Amino acid sequence: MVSLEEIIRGRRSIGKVKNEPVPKELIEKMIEAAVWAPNHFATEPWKFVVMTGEGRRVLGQAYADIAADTMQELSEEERALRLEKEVAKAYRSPVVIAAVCVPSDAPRVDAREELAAAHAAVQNLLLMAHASGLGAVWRTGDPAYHPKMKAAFGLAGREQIVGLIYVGYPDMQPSAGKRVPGTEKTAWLEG
Ligand SMILES: Cc1cc2nc3c(=O)[nH]c(=O)nc-3n(C[C@H](O)[C@H](O)[C@H](O)COP(=O)(O)O)c2cc1C
Repeated sequence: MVSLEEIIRGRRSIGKVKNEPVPKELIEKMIEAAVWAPNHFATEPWKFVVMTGEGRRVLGQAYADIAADTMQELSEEERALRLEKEVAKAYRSPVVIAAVCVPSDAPRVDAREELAAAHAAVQNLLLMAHASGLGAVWRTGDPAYHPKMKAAFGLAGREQIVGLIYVGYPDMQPSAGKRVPGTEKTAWLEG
């Protein structure tokens, strides 16, 4: 049995995965882990959009639509090539999960904490992916926060994407993880 510590320390961002389908049960297990993240006032401020196959076109088209706004100087040919590359980004893994923060409007709820909870949910998702033998990477970048991306997923109001999680069976050997030890990041205030 792999320990929790090994799972946490062994998880790496896996940007290159095989073009092999991932069983639905494993994706559901990841999302089930995600929804057990801590959240203040029990708002459960998240939802997930799982894209596979041609379902990924929604994301690819959004990448292309966003990039199209910056292509005024390109020739028709260059433009077509670039747009194709943008669409292809969504196809880098067999499964892409858009993790969305759905902040509660309830009184006393702090929007910062809603985001914090959604981010914690993504970490759970990543850890369960790793524990299930899958590789995953949490991607964002400007397009993830673009109004056109929100529109592509039909997000309303203060809903926002907090991560595009690319998932599949690993097709790379990640380099060893490296972190400054926790002891060097800690101040103890003791009596
Ligand atoms: C909020 C957030 C956004 C991220 N966005 C990207 C991204 O757009 N592209 C990418 O390759 N990695 C992205 N990452 C992954 C980090 O680059 C990665 O976690 C970091 O390099 C540490 O490597 P590790 O995950 O293997 O420990 C993101 C991570 C977080 C927490």
